[in-house]
Amino acid sequence: MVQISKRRSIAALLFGVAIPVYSLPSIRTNTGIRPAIIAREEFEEDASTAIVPEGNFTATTFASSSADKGYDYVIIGGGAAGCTIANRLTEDPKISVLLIEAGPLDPYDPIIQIPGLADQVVGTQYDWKYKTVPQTSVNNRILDVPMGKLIGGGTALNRQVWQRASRSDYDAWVDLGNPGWGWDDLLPYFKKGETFYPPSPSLVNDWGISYDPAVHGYTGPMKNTVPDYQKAETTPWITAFSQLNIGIQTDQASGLNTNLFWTPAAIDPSNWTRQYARNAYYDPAVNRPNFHVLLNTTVTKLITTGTGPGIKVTRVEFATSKDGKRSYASINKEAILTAGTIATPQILQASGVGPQALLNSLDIPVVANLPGVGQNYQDHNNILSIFVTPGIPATPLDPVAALAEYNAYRTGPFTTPSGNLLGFIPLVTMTTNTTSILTKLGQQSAGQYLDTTDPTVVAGYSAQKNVLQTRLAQSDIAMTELIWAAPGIIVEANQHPFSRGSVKINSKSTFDYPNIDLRYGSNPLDWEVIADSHRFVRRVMQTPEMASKGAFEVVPGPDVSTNDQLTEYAKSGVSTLFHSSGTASMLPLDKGGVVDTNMKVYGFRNLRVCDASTIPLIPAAHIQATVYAMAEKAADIIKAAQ
Ligand SMILES: Cc1cc2nc3c(=O)[nH]c(=O)nc-3n(C[C@H](O)[C@H](O)[C@H](O)COP(=O)(O)OP(=O)(O)OC[C@H]3O[C@@H](n4cnc5c(N)ncnc54)[C@H](O)[C@@H]3O)c2cc1C
Repeated sequence: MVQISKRRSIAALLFGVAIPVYSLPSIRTNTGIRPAIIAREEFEEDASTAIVPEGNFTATTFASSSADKGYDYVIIGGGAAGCTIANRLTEDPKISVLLIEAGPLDPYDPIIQIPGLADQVVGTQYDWKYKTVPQTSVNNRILDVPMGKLIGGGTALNRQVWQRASRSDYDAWVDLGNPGWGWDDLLPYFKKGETFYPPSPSLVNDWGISYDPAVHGYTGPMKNTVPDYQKAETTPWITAFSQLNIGIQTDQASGLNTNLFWTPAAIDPSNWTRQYARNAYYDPAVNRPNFHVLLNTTVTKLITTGTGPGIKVTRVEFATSKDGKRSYASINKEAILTAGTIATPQILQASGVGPQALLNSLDIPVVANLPGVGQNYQDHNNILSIFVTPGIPATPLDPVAALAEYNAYRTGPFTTPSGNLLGFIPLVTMTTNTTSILTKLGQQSAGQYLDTTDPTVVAGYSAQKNVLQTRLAQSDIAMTELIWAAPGIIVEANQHPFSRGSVKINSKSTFDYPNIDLRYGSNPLDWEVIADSHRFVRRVMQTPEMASKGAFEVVPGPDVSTNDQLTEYAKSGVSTLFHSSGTASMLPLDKGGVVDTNMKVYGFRNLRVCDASTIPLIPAAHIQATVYAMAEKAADIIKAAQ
């Protein structure tokens, strides 16, 4: 079924120039040994011969054929979680699965495959291109919220950072009433989902990169490693931190995701291409006869019968256009919603599952009054600061030459999506104001800044505040992420925001975008944290190392110094770091939860949600590895429940 056509070279596609394809000079195995040269395949594939399963239907052929004999599981959304669960369930040939994905299957598009082009995918046809409603808390700005719309979802758009949060981040989920979802419970699934390739000898020699072999997996679908290509300009940043007595962790995957550390990228080191849910989980499963897929097909509604606590989803409704014919897939066992942090609450609400008042306002019959659907929206947001650093020359990048080198040898700057050295700084390291900030958090009434007055959601937020008050006072959990994006250009990202946003439908149609309200800084304490985070950056940039490089601040500039001034600066530029979470949280029902610890939606017999929307409290990490691990665990739960 798989047919690869040699259509165009990458360079021809991108720059209209032909660059010959040679062979890989080397690949790395997970033992770190570099074996013999192997030929490489072109990864381009003609869209007309793309990998599709035997049972791949268009919505039209599906509706007009006898295809719908009913599926054991209908999975809605083919992103990180959806592809993972589809793969694991169809391992059992007796289980039939239909996956419905609103977007296409990409034809191994080079902008997705080549790590060095990772930032090019946002804004293309693979992006939903969501926008927020005007954000009152940030000067009425309308913010972009990119999300993947293709098989692979956000994992096809992302910057490939492959990272776990700290033990404390996941143990906080247990504190909130989710036994079975702490660090020790998730670690086997982090391992199950990955094949980790240790750093090459040159990385060990040149950069001293270390790792803990015991915390990694070596046989799972998602390949990851630290790319060989690293830039000299990273060194002063490391030295500056060492002058503040902040060192480099042995391995960020060990449950201590703080200070500086080297983080792998989701990348296949045999050919230095992106690893995403499509090639890691979807492709290996795609030819199983028990796996059917609908592409370019939008789920519009869950058709249900009965009342709580025994509500049953009988069919899933879908269409290819807003006014197009509706078609249906019947469910023998369960519907599994994996449409991501925006579309999951949207589909639930459009199906009558959500806050009663919202559903009433749109004349949607209430199937289940679940006030938490669409609430508890959390995201890492970031600001940028710029320092001039005359003594740290930026490594020049010639994109045409870099692409040619990549295409010919799979070496050079395009083998890596971004830098791999990250700073995750605990609150207690970042500021002397920890006690003041956490005391103020404790003094706030829980409902004060929320987008709802529902007592269960308020109670859930109150519980989160309590957990954060305790855990953020420790040094084993991060508060701010600092990325040295280029010499002197620093991304500063709040990892534990106190603000909570929402997703609310404004029409009955899932083809219309919902109201997305990130509400960054709606809890003003977040601005204090951001201000102190920037003050910490100033400390780094004032170390003897940075002074010796002539570093001085230009944006926002040294005159921007009070909390009010720094807040105004942050409001003018804050944007997403792409980690939307929490809108269908795994929490107890009386804490505004939407799913229980088996990922079952409250009130339903056969509806589960598992994706970033079920994250109850956003962890301090880029979240894809967490979503994959949650989906691996959910798949086991679903299989065991059969
Ligand atoms: C630009 C960007 C950069 C990022 N960078 C990183 C990074 O470097 N490292 C990291 O760890 N994380 C990163 N992330 C986050 C990570 O990719 C996401 O958290 C992850 O993909 C979420 O997985 P998910 O399964 O919840 O949803 P998704 O992966 O978003 O999948 C949801 C799927 O559901 C489909 N869908 C939606 N609505 C419907 C519908 N009505 N019918 C049918 N299908 C539907 C969507 O098209 C999509 O394919 C980034 C994300 C983005 C967008």
